[in-house]
Amino acid sequence: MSAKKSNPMIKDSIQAMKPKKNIALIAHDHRKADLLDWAEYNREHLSEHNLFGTGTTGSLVSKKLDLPVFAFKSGPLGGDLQIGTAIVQNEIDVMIFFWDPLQAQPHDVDVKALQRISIVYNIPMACNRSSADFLITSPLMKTKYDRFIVDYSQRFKKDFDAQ
Ligand SMILES: O=C(CO)COP(=O)(O)O
Repeated sequence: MSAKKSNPMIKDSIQAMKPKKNIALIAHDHRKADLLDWAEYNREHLSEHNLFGTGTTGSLVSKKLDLPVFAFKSGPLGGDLQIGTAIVQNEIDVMIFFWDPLQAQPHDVDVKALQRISIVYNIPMACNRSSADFLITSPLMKTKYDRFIVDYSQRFKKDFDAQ
């Protein structure tokens, strides 16, 4: 299954996502209660996948759901960057990130880097509860899916050639 429109001008690459997904769960402090409540409600769906998280979120979700969650470092200590790296290395398929719309974070640049890299690698991402509900219940969560990644090198080349 894939959502690719064929355009011979674009040389994309494909990342094959397995039926069992690697899901990253992240929440800023004021959004943690919401994420934990959402995770509890969707425990059955989440239990079918491999779970990852930033330090505090990951351990809270693990405790609440009684499921294994691989916890990276805490967000302010580099956890967002570790998850960004995992996305680049094709080790994370899906991201649920309840970020705080009302408060700047000391590590805002890391948060922005993670959000940016998720777009670059075309990761399905939900940042609020209704989007997370739609995402976790999608039939694509249970099937193979070919995720297309735009080949941005063509654009770099054009920018460079124009100089
Ligand atoms: O700050 C975060 C994401 O930017 C979340 O980190 P924690 O899960 O360690 O609180």
